[in-house]
Amino acid sequence: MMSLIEVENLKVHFPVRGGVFQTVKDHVRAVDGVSFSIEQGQTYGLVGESGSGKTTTGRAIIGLNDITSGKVMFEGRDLATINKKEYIDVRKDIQMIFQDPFSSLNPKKRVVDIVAEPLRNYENLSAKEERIRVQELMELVGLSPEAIYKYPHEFSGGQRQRIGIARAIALNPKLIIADEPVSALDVSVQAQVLNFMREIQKELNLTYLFISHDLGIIRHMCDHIGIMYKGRYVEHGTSDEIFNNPQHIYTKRLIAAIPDSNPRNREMHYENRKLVKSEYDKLEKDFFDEEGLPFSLKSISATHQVALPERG
Ligand SMILES: Nc1ncnc2c1ncn2[C@@H]1O[C@H](COP(=O)(O)OP(=O)(O)OP(=O)(O)O)[C@@H](O)[C@H]1O
Repeated sequence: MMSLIEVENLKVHFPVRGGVFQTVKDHVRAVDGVSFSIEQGQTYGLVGESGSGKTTTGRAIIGLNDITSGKVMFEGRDLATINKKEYIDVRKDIQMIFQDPFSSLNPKKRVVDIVAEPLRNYENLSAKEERIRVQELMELVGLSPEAIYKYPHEFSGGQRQRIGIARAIALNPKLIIADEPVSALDVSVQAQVLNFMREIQKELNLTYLFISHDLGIIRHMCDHIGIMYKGRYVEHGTSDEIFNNPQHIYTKRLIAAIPDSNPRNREMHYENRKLVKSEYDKLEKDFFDEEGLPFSLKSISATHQVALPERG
């Protein structure tokens, strides 16, 4: 089966300028050789700590960051070589959900104008057709169709993220890049929004690129996972492979940091976390060998099984 999207050896380097003439002194290798593909209807997770290059990867795919080298293929078409019209069509199929529903929705606009924005860019609807479509979208995301004339501040955080989702799905996209979509929300609301995202994924056959620093959330959402560190992968695989048989100490450390919902496991989990941390600290974060390939824990020291926290 052809992948919906294929990312090949993607690099995004930002110039660092300095001196009186603001000449380029160096580069930040925000993304430094990342490859993955996602099949339609699947969710691919990018996980890593702050600054590992997850957001830059998502932004490069959608054209918000320039690509230094590498390829992004969408439905078999190279996004760098297609013509302008094709690119406009592709952009309709790729939408983004942002981290912060408080700042990503314009506070001065009513919901109807926020959700209708992509429709106005791409479709020539009459005012009535537009209102009906926005009302349908509101219903689809579980909000009252009557609320379309309200402003963002009249909604809770979870509701605002649903408005962001309504805007993202307005044009029936194929791929949604969700960049930390729940990290600004209360923990109690996070699960609701995540479950809702899974529901609409099935309903609309959406494909997700899901970005998060939280491996617990990634586990809940993703079929495949890439673990990023300093712009590169230390490990990637299916969700089962990553969680049941993690190879890299960095992955093990992220897994050990997931809170265990079962109080009976607390002590074991704590011991495990200590063990993984001491192993990790020994490495001084030198994760890559001379060829830039990640070390696996096996090659460094004795393996120990990471106890998997129970799902919350
Ligand atoms: N426009 C830019 N100019 C220069 N450096 C940048 C730019 N955008 C990102 N960076 C740098 O690139 C690196 C990767 O950042 P990125 O935001 O992609 O990481 P991240 O994993 O998404 O982290 P976070 O979760 O904090 O957003 C960081 O060192 C960041 O400072």
